[in-house]
Amino acid sequence: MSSQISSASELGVVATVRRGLQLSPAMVEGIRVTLLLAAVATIGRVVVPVTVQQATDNGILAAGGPDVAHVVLLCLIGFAVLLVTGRVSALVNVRLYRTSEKGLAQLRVRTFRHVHDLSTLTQSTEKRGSLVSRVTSDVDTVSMFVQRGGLMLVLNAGQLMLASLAMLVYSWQLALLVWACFLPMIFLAPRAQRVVSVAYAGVRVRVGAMLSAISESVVGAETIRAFGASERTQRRIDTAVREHREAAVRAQTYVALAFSTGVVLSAVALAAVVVLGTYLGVRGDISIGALLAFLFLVQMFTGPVQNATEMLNELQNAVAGWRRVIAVLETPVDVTEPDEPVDLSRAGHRGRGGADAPTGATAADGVDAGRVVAAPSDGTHRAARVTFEGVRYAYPGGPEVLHGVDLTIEPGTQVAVVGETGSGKTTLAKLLARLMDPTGGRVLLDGVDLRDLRLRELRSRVVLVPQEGFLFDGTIGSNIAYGPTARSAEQVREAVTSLGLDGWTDTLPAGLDTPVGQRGESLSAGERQLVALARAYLADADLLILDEATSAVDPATETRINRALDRLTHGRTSVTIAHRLSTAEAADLVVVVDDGDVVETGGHHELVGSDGTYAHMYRSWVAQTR
Ligand SMILES: Nc1ncnc2c1ncn2[C@@H]1O[C@H](COP(=O)(O)OP(=O)(O)OP(=O)(O)O)[C@@H](O)[C@H]1O
Repeated sequence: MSSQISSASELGVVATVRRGLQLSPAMVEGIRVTLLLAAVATIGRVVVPVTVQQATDNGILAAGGPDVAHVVLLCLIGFAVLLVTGRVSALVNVRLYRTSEKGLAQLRVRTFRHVHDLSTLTQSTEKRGSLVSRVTSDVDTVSMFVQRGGLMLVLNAGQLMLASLAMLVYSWQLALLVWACFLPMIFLAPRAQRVVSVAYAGVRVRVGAMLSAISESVVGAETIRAFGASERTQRRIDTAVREHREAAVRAQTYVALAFSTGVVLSAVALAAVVVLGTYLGVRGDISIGALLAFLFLVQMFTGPVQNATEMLNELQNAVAGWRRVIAVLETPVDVTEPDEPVDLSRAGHRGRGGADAPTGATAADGVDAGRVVAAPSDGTHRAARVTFEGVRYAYPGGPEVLHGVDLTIEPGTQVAVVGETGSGKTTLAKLLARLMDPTGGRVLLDGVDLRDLRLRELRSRVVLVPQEGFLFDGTIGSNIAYGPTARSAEQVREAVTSLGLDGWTDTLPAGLDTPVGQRGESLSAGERQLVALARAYLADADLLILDEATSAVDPATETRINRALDRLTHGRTSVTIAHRLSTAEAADLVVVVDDGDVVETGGHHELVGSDGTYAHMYRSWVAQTR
């Protein structure tokens, strides 16, 4: 099972670009036409040297004296060609921008979706800011290259070839001279490319680390202030910013060195052409017009070579970004859809009124039979049966934390899971909600392995209410309504009333329209729990997994929470990770977890009487609280 997103894929430059383009095919849509237009634009540029040569040799220096009309005609033709070239270049630009934006949007959406598909386990091991940077700034580096570097690459490659060809036509000796000047580049370029590549990979990692440090300090601002850790946090951010700056400066320095090498070689080539060209001219091997044209062609040739360093810069940055994005996309989703899903709904289990629910069927009935399973019918229609069969679990790279849990929970049972901190209660709950899969054994819902259920169906049947449910910036009503489908104001009000929360919402200034603030900060911890419970009520699950909140709330809110919980769990199976033994006291079944094993199960009174782990826990709790 995969767990961690590697920092970057190991692909080479060409393979990275190829894979990157495969992942966002819109980026190369219509590329043939764009390349054709780019070729036209490049050919148009040769018109300047050719016009200069023609105007000089056959106009100004014409055998019979200067031919002004010929010069004017050539200028007009040249002007017209340049106009067309300009228009075509603009068109190439527009096309590249359009396709690259489309392709990048595709890449962003794809990466974002994949991040969401990765299990919470994977997400928690990856620093959030770093993940955000992969979807945003890493994709942006790709964008800069595709829009600017990519355009330059296309145009410059064409220009380089054309200039080389034209130089050969005018003077093969001078053409050889120019190429000889740039020979060292051919040997130096791959080495420079490697050095710059490593430097830019470092920059991308630093960007992720910097965003991670900043986002963590923004999210955890309250804790930082409460513990007086502002200075320490600031130092951490300062370090991240400094390391990013140093990495960026290092990478840019390499690029600047490469760029200045290109400039020096261009100057040397131009000077060499002037000297050898004059010598050839004096010998009559080249006309003045051709020499002038050649000097223009040298500029046309050296321009792309110099630009190559800039392209190298952007290409490396983009490849580093692409690699990090690809690494996200190549991280396998560990909680996957089943190949052959078992269809519980076809057996009529979702008929909540009970009319279409099968009667007399048991969970075991349907495990085979054409992968259609009949749900248990015990008269409640809402409750699910849960079975843990030899469930083992080890977090990636860590020791086993559940060592073969066997447990059956009958439909409609209110279960309290108790145990010391770190004993494995939350792990058990996460496996039951299929936020991750067991490393051994299986978890069954109405006799069906959770891995055989469609995720959509599983999520609609099993709902986990975490200790601190996330509230979105909006109103109480909109947060209650949060779910896979749109819920009407009527449904929200019905949920509130059914859970007996209307007494609370009616006292609020704007009722259900009261804003909750960022992450629900305008509400008290207890009120946030009430919203979470109403949300869970609308989710209408068959199995509720509740991670009991540990935060203390005022007695009135506690009464409301308990009443809402009673109503919410009524007629359903519920599994509560109980932090208060009063919850266990009220449960039908108490499950005691100790160091990854279920050591006791039974009713509260039964377990208290048996003098085991639970009895000890209970006695020490009573001594402390009563
Ligand atoms: N994401 C994780 N990666 C690695 N180990 C983990 C992870 N989450 C929990 N563990 C380890 O698994 C063991 C069981 O943890 P778990 O959270 O299930 O215990 P718990 O009984 O719910 O504790 P608590 O009452 O404190 O919430 C612990 O040793 C814990 O350190």
